[in-house]
Amino acid sequence: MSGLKQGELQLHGRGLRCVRGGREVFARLDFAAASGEAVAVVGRNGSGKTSLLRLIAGLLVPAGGTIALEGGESELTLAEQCHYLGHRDALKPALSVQENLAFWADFLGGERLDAVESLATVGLDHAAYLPAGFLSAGQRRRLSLARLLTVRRPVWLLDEPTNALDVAGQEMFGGLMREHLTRGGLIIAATHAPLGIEARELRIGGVA
Ligand SMILES: Nc1ncnc2c1ncn2[C@@H]1O[C@H](COP(=O)(O)OP(=O)(O)OP(=O)(O)O)[C@@H](O)[C@H]1O
Repeated sequence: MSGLKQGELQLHGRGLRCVRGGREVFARLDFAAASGEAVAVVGRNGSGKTSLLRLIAGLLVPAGGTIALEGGESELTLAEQCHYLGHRDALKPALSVQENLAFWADFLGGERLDAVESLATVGLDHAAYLPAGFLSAGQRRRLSLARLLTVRRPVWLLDEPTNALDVAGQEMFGGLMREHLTRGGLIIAATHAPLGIEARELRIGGVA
């Protein structure tokens, strides 16, 4: 018995060990996050923040330990319930803003929300037909954030999500994160900057 309420999620990692290029990055790492919670993963450069997000997203295999999501959709894997937003925006420069979003919606599958509405929310509705290659760094980040809205997934794994966002963009993103948490989602974000919402700190590798 997990003791979770209906619709409640609990993500946890226990005794995680990460090895990259034959070198141990971290070991004996524990973490937990439940519905409505945000965790800010902090630590010096190279301490393994991105690696931890990639382990949770199923993009890397742990050298030890376990990661599990309790209370999610039983027929879906953890990876299928995660959005992983890397620090480099994964966009196709020759496709328009709207086509990039449609590509991601097709690729990720599941219930799809209105792309026009998602673009308006992140302030990119005026650029829907512009090739993504023409976007500024902050606009590229905003387009990546629109992906979080177009396909709903409960676990957001965000790598330096506020990079390149202006003050208004950071406020908009703070609102999106708060709404996601209110809906019962959870967030794990690797960050060197304040996340802009209340978050529990998970420090990797000692003081930066
Ligand atoms: N593909 C790879 N092959 C080998 N080693 C790697 C690879 N990717 C990352 N590493 C190493 O793993 C370690 C952790 O990297 P990671 O990107 O997870 O750190 P980080 O805490 O996110 O760093 P930063 O704050 O600089 O973004 C670093 O020493 C890095 O060089």
